[in-house]
Amino acid sequence: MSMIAAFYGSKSILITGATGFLGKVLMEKLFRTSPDLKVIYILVRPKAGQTLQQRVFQILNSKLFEKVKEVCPKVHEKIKPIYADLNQKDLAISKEDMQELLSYTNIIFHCAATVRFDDPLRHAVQLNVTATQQLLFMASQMPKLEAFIHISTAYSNCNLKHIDEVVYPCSVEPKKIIESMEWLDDAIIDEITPKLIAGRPNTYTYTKALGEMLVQQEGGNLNVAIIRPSIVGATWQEPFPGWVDNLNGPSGLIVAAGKGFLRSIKATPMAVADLVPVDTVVNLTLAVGWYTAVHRPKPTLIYHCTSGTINPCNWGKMGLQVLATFEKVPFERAFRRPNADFTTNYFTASCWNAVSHRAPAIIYDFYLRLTGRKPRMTKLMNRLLRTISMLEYFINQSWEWSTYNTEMLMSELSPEDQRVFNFDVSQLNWLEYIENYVMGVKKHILKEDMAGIPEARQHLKRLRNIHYLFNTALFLIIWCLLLARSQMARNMWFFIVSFCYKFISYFRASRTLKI
Ligand SMILES: CCCCCCCCCCCCCCCCCCCCCC(=O)SCCNC(=O)CCNC(=O)[C@H](O)C(C)(C)COP(=O)(O)OP(=O)(O)OC[C@H]1O[C@@H](n2cnc3c(N)ncnc32)[C@H](O)[C@@H]1OP(=O)(O)O
Ligand SMILES: NC(=O)C1=CN([C@@H]2O[C@H](COP(=O)(O)OP(=O)(O)OC[C@H]3O[C@@H](n4cnc5c(N)ncnc54)[C@H](OP(=O)(O)O)[C@@H]3O)[C@@H](O)[C@H]2O)C=CC1
Repeated sequence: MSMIAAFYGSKSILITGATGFLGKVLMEKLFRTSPDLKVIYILVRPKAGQTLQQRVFQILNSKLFEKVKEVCPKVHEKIKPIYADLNQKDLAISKEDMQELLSYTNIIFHCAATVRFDDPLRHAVQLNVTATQQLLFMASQMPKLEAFIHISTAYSNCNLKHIDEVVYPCSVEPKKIIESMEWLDDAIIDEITPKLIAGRPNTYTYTKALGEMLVQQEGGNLNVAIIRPSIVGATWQEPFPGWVDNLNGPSGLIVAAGKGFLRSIKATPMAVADLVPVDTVVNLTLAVGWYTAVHRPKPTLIYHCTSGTINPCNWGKMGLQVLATFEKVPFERAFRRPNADFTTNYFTASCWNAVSHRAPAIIYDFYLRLTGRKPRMTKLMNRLLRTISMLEYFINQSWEWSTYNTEMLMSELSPEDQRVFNFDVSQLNWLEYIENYVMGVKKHILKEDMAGIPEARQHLKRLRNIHYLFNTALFLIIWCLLLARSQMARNMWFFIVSFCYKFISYFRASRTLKI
């Protein structure tokens, strides 16, 4: 029997961000390995017109939870959605709900955050710093709390090349940043943001670093741990390979490349693609929750959940495997045949963006207007290029994260726990993982059935023929324009024609003689 699974049995657990990518997989694993846990409280907000119950219902009825329903038929009774909004003071949790959380919670997994790279600093601070402070304040009033696990990111200190499992202090105290957001107006905040985040690419990585510092400062007597995952990708093994449900990180670019929108991206092929499967992150998170509660390590331990130093993959290898998988498992209704490449300098990237991204979008919108339809490709392409410009920072350089604490934790696990809560990425086969990832994007994000692959192949064949036709027509137009304007082109044309004529005559003559 797994000690970690037994530990979570009969526990009351609070998960923030449970409706997110990581949170869903965390919840699924808990219910599947510790079906006799007492309750999982999840902080949920209404979204896209759905009530809390509807959101929970949708999650429990998703493919991700299919196995859970077998081992924990009463899962819907063990999950308790609690209305909360991290944008609000006191998280907008009602008095009754707050009373229940304070009285019964044994473990907190704080996953909720804004992961957008372009959030204004005020919004990112509210979600990634102030909300964390409020959660820590709640935790300090929980008599039964055994561990508080904070999910940060391996990129919180991406301004450094080598990152240890320690909290690096930010130039301004988190509390001062929180206070200043209350009285500074947006214009001033926009003005000082570049200076505050100095060295970091966006408000996301900066506010995650602030959040870590706050947890360390205000964790008080709590049993706290911090986990820093790198780029979280689709599931590796459980509950099944290739599950993913959002367009963050690689997933969005895989969609864009598979649909033929993305043809080139500025990246350093040899730079480390530090991906880590979401189920690996979850297994480490649950092991950390158990270890923190049972061994109560002081001071707060930080755990890196990365792959680059243990089992490195690079963007070139990943890109080639993604393209190879498109051959086997093409996406449906592609705009163009998937055929992307990495460029390594800005000038080439800008040329490719103009020729391969912006121009085709303008031509296609022109065709849509001609056929009486609303143009949309230019807008979509601009959004994609904006997304890529924000991701480029992460795919043109490598970082090195120490993994001492994570390796120490693995050595503390029994063989059964190492099997059930496996976070040993050295066992990961990247080619197989990336192939499953792309198939998962097709099945779970694009909702495309594998039975549609023959039709998708036919569509790509038609696109190839159109591509050849277009190139031939373009060549002939350019050649005719050249012939009309250039004596040299005419001379060359006549030379080619006469050479062909002589070759054919000679060929005919030699055939006649042979007979
Ligand atoms: C050989 C070549 C092979 C080629 C093959 C290529 C594959 C191999 C190469 C792979 C290299 C991977 C590099 C990963 C590096 C990740 C590093 C992360 C490091 C930190 C990780 C973390 O610690 S934290 C998680 C990361 N955090 C994000 O990763 C959020 C980013 N993102 C945003 O910060 C917002 O996305 C941003 C951008 C502001 C736009 O913001 P925006 O407002 O313009 O756009 P929105 O996000 O609102 O999305 C508007 C509509 O575009 C849809 N969409 C959203 N994203 C999309 C997307 N990527 N591609 C397409 N479509 C997308 C969406 O579904 C919406 O559709 P709709 O409007 O219908 O809802
Ligand atoms: N994905 C990745 O590559 C990485 C993620 N991480 C960290 O992992 C954690 C989870 O990330 P991930 O699952 O990918 O992110 P998601 O965007 O998928 O999930 C974010 C979660 O936070 C919740 N949330 C956001 N804003 C609010 C709000 N105002 N009120 C209540 N809840 C809110 C979301 O709720 P709702 O569904 O209602 O929007 C959602 O449940 C984050 O802390 C992130 O920094 C770290 C490294 C890499």
